[in-house]
Amino acid sequence: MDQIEKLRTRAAELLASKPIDSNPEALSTWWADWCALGSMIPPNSIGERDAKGSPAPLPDSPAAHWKGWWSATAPPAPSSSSPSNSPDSTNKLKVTVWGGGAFGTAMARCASRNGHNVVMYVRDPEQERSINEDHVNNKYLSNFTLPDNITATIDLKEANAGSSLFIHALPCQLTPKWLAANRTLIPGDVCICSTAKGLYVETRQLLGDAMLAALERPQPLAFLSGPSFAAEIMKGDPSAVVVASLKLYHATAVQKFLSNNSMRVYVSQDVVGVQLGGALKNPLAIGAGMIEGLGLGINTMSAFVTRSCNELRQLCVAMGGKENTISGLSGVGDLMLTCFGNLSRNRTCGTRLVKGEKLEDILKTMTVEGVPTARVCVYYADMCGLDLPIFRCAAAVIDGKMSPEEARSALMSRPLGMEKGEIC
Ligand SMILES: NC(=O)c1ccc[n+]([C@@H]2O[C@H](COP(=O)([O-])OP(=O)(O)OC[C@H]3O[C@@H](n4cnc5c(N)ncnc54)[C@H](O)[C@@H]3O)[C@@H](O)[C@H]2O)c1
Ligand SMILES: O=P(O)(O)OC[C@H](O)CO
Repeated sequence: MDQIEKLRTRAAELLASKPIDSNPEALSTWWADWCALGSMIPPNSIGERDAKGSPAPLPDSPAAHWKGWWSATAPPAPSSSSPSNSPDSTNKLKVTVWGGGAFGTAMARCASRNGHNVVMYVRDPEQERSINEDHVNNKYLSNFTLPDNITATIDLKEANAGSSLFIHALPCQLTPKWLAANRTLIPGDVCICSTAKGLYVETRQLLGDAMLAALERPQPLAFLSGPSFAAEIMKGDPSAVVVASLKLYHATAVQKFLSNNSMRVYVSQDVVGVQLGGALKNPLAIGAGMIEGLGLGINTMSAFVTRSCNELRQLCVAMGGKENTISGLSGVGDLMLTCFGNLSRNRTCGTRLVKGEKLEDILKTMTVEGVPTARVCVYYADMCGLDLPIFRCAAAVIDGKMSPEEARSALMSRPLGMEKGEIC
């Protein structure tokens, strides 16, 4: 066993033996061991990458890729008070949100409810002024007043200075280039919690892999996903999401930043499954919108959603995610929200396509992550040797290679079989 392998084994043993939060003394000893282990990791052992530091465009197994990823950062220091599962209302920190769109605003509101000092990085000076002076985001969700502890800046350096958490709320496809252009303004030891739900079409990577390649260094990453319409978060309607990080303490930190009486954040270590659940539901929601646009009933929609879950599960497992994740919030939960909820832009896109609008015109009006993601889904299905007829039909209609009626007919005339789809 080489040195790195020994360190990984020791890390796994330590993670398995982490004491419960209510035992601060044992926890303190555990943190000391963990930090000592971190200092033994040689700097050149971070990640399994090529000479340029980039991961392969499509890792054979994303889970294996992620398991090989080590962040150089030490775990967060234990709190001096006894740690607890409830949000720590006495510990007010700076949280930076990248993106002044609907979800950036909702995430800012969420963190602000816990009293944190939230700074939104936005592009537009008028939007910056509006948030700082009128306490309203003039471009998105402008019917909601923002509290005083949310401010905005167009200066990314200022936005990031002294921040304890970066919440990334920019559309998926622009993210890697944006990160590459701004990497010197982003401290490498602060966790980036990505809320984007898409697969990166240019390299056909999971967004997390594309983010690390763009940053050209290790960086703690977490992924937030689940059924969460921005407008309902703004209202304070009870919602629940899941945050995944390879090292659980990053997800747990995000959980404490964002959880409150109107938001329950669950944690997970399935970074592949949580990313895939959030991304893959989007092309399926476009399909659900087509069903709505065709005027079909609830029988059709329920059958579609159920069979879509089956495909979601197959693709997630084939790509290295966990089956259980797809039964959860970033899977069935988000699929139900976006297939049945008319606030979904992906669903709306499907309905508008059926009504005869051009895709390029629809994309000028709103962010629809499912469009580029559909192409990557089909690529993954091909690479994994999976049939996945719903994903393929959705992608074909989105790309104008099939009409919605043809998709309906193709799906209904397939060979009959057993209900449970086989995994590989
Ligand atoms: N809206 C929701 O309910 C929701 C919920 C969960 C997750 N998400 C995910 O969050 C991500 C963002 O979605 P959204 O709803 O906020 O989209 P949006 O279209 O409302 O906002 C996108 C924002 O990104 C900004 N932007 C674009 N290019 C930029 C650049 N180069 N530099 C700086 N800012 C730039 C835009 O100005 C805009 O403010 C998506 O991946 C989406 O799937 C959205
Ligand atoms: O509006 P959509 O279709 O991008 O969906 C928003 C979120 O992903 C819902 O969880």
